[in-house]
Amino acid sequence: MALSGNQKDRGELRIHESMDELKTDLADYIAELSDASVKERGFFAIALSGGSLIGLMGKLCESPYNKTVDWSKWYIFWADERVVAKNHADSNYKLAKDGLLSKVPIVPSHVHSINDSVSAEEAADDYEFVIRQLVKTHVVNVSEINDCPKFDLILLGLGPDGHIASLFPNHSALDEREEWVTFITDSPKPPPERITFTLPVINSASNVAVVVTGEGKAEALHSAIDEVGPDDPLIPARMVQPAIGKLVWFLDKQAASKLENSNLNN
Ligand SMILES: O=C(O)[C@H](O)[C@@H](O)[C@H](O)[C@H](O)COP(=O)(O)O
Repeated sequence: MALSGNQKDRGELRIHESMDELKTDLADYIAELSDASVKERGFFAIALSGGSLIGLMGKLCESPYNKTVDWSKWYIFWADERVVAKNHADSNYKLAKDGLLSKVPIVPSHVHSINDSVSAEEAADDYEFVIRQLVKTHVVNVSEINDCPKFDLILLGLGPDGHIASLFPNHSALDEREEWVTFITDSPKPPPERITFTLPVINSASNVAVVVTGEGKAEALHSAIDEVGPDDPLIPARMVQPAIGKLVWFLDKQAASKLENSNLNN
């Protein structure tokens, strides 16, 4: 059984005993949100990230989810993407295609990957334009409190430096308030050129889930969740604060090992 609880203002923490338990809980969570969105709006607009996340979503390709999820209503986006060709080993699109999208009956025209034949700046502009069209046609919902898209679910990983999507510590992209999608050309994690959702978009989603495993993330997770002092660095993951939506952290025991409140009794 996973330990589950709420950490003041930092959302729901789900700490899992094993990787298998985490994967099942994550698949159940995504399948339930998909059902609820399809029932309510007729669409499920989900944004993926790169890294270990896709592997951890693997159970969705298996029974019962592969048969019970209404894949025809899924619209796929990326919270961040590396600006490389779609068939490049570094591409987040390729990672998701190989590990998930090719194994379930997603409608190809519902998969919104970036334009990989232009510069990072143009790719970010193009991607925002595509999302704007889909907001107009209600495939992507719109926030009640600003003009941002309101994705049904944004899935994020966490870097050991505290980055989420391609929003890295102390980077000016963290200050972007106007654009929905921005670009960077100096990512500290290779490859250097990336596009990324901005914080206003991430924080306008109906649901944000951050999936974090392994001891190497324990310190960053502590800074993202526990009370920090005024002199402690404000890492990007701590800026994930959905205005109205729900925030859930899917953790294993190793990632959660430095949390102050690992018994989750508050
Ligand atoms: O394109 C990327 O680099 C990813 O989107 C990135 O933000 C990732 O999610 C984190 O670095 C966590 O990656 P791991 O889960 O593999 O550690």
